[in-house]
Amino acid sequence: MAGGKCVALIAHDEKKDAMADFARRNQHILAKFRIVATGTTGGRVLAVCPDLDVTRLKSGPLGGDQQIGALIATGEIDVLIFYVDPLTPMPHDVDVKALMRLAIVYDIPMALNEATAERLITTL
Ligand SMILES: O=C(CO)COP(=O)(O)O
Repeated sequence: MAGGKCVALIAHDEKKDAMADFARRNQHILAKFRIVATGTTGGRVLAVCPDLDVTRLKSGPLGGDQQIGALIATGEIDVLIFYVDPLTPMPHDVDVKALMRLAIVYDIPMALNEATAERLITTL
């Protein structure tokens, strides 16, 4: 992937409205970075912020979380903002866990809820 810092954005279905709102409110900050996102999340972000540099990967259940994990392992992600839904069982729960694990292994700043995301984005 090309140079510049990269922010990964992911949101589970119940959190996608909140993620779209977060991106809209913070687009002046996000505009300074390349963004990678899982497929559906990226589509939602682009719908409200069409000028952002968003690369859409696979949808989460189809491998998107694993793709972002791989990008973390190769040093291409600087920040992970992941709006997790803790109340809905998901078929790709193991992928979600693996992604979080790699973010910890590589010590990537990682926000897993809105309160942390709002604070983390102000540090970028
Ligand atoms: O399921 C996801 C993360 O685990 C998100 O994937 P989508 O953005 O494609 O819905």
